[in-house]
Amino acid sequence: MNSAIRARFKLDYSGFSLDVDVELPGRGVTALFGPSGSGKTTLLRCIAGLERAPDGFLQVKGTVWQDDAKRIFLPTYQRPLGYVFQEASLFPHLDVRRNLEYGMKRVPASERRVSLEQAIELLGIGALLAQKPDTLSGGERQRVGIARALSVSPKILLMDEPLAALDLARKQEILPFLERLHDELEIPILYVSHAPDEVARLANHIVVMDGGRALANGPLSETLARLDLPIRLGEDAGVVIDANVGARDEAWHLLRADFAGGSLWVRDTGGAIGEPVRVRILARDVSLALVRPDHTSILNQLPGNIVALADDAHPSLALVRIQVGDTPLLARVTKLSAETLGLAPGKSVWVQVKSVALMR
Ligand SMILES: Nc1ncnc2c1ncn2[C@@H]1O[C@H](COP(=O)(O)OP(=O)(O)OP(=O)(O)O)[C@@H](O)[C@H]1O
Repeated sequence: MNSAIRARFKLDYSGFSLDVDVELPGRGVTALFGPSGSGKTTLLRCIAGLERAPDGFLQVKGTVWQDDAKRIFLPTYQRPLGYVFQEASLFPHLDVRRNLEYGMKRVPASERRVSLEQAIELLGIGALLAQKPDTLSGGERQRVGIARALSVSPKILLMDEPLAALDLARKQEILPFLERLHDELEIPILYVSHAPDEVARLANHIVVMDGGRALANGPLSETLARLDLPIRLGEDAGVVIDANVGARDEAWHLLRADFAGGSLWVRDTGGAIGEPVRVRILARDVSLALVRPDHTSILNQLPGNIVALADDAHPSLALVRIQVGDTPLLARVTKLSAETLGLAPGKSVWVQVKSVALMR
């Protein structure tokens, strides 16, 4: 796949080794997700050429950036990439516009694919151009940092926990800009995050890292629904479903989100009919019944089939994977209930969804 990213790195530090061989999509947001010390930043640094893995191989959208077998290793400054860290490192003596122009000037005019105006507009920083970095809020500074990373017209954008240093309000302020980035630019983003809610909101693809290895590498919805991964998300276990607005119930302020195999009613936050929406359903908000529940306040009830059961983090609990049409869901139930109801692969159940979060 010429448009994709292929990364193969082995690196040994005392007490830690990175050993990955992954093919990643050449568009959209790929989350690098995993516990602290699992090697997410090291992988990103290898891709940036900041760390040199011997015998490494890296191809980004048809161009080889590293192939040690052929003695190819582009130094970082020759790699068309943008790197966004937890805290934006802007030049303190330059105003916002000059900070952006600095990046822009590194790229010959013929290779510019992101204009200054486009970066400014995408990150909503038009009003900040004359300000110096120390007069910006944390969220504003990070938006400028992202715009600067874009100003080099990167072929790939590497983001290492770009929101981790921000409080919830500032995170909420930046997330819509990040969504626009991947909706409007053809630049693949590798996004390191610890935060399942960020991953659920932004990613299309996920690499689950543990102990320097990529345990899983696949489309987000499919991978989140896997029961065989040793990394469990605990309270955050659940699925993400990409749906479309199918109908609106104005009287009750509800939207119907239609997905492959079913539909869910969610709060109406204003999407137009046909527009894509993403919903997240946590396993703890899903319960199962053998017959269609009656006299219940739960609006969303879907018929499905059990695919598999697995132990959950606590010995009293099980995670159940249910197929609803073409879409997998996860439910967390007690093992006692699973036993009492005779839950087993192949069994038909009614899935009750107590709460659906509209991610975008
Ligand atoms: N230059 C280095 N020399 C020796 N060990 C290193 C070096 N860089 C990273 N490590 C080790 O490699 C391991 C992986 O670190 P890395 O920063 O990639 O993890 P991470 O998944 O990004 O973690 P976090 O989420 O905490 O940022 C850690 O145990 C770290 O101590």
